[in-house]
Amino acid sequence: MTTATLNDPLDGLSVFLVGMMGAGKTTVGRALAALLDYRFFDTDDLIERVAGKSIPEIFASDGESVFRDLETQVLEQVCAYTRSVIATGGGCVMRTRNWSYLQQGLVLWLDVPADVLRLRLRGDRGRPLLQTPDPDRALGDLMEKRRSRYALADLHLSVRPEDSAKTVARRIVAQIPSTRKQS
Ligand SMILES: Nc1ncnc2c1ncn2[C@@H]1O[C@H](COP(=O)(O)OP(=O)(O)OP(=O)(O)O)[C@@H](O)[C@H]1O
Ligand SMILES: O=C(O)C1=C[C@@H](O)[C@@H](O)[C@H](O)C1
Ligand SMILES: [Mg+2]
Repeated sequence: MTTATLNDPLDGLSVFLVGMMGAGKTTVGRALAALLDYRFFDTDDLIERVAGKSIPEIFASDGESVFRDLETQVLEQVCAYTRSVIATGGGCVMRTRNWSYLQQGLVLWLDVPADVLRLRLRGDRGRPLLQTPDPDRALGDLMEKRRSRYALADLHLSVRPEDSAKTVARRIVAQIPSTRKQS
């Protein structure tokens, strides 16, 4: 048995967190990376660095399709890394090509009840798809369209409203042995 096998339940396999806006991919992802002693990447941050502007600015000046192309480009690059936790953007699951990159690692769906998401995102200005007269409805519509894609993940974690980000990260580590995906 190698040292990696002893210390790392994933034996180097990276983890991609998918799920709705506000599900905690960024927040839980950081906590999970710390627990696993993995690198942490956030595709939204990488997109902002590549573009040299914020996500709301990309949507406003270039449009969503340019944002989605950047997202695919960043996923293609980041999937080459092992021993990494990667927080993705909420919409990346909708492009079939992105799955060839996500499947380089363990894909984990953070499933958070809609009412919890709504509370977390109330008044948020950083998510362009929610800047509508009825953001709660926009969130519900997106969830409905995306649920079947999130369900393609290797691991489905139903997050309880009372779970802190650290608790969610610990629950993920506890569930890793139940997945048969190998590096
Ligand atoms: N388990 C949790 N308990 C309480 N608050 C949380 C939890 N996870 C995340 N949050 C809070 O919810 C908000 C959204 O979380 P976060 O930005 O991590 O979501 P995300 O899934 O990365 O969203 P996006 O797809 O838009 O990037 C933040 O204010 C964060 O602090
Ligand atoms: O759910 C989505 O489509 C998005 C989620 C965010 O992470 C960002 O990727 C962007 O705001 C789009
Ligand atoms: Mg995020």
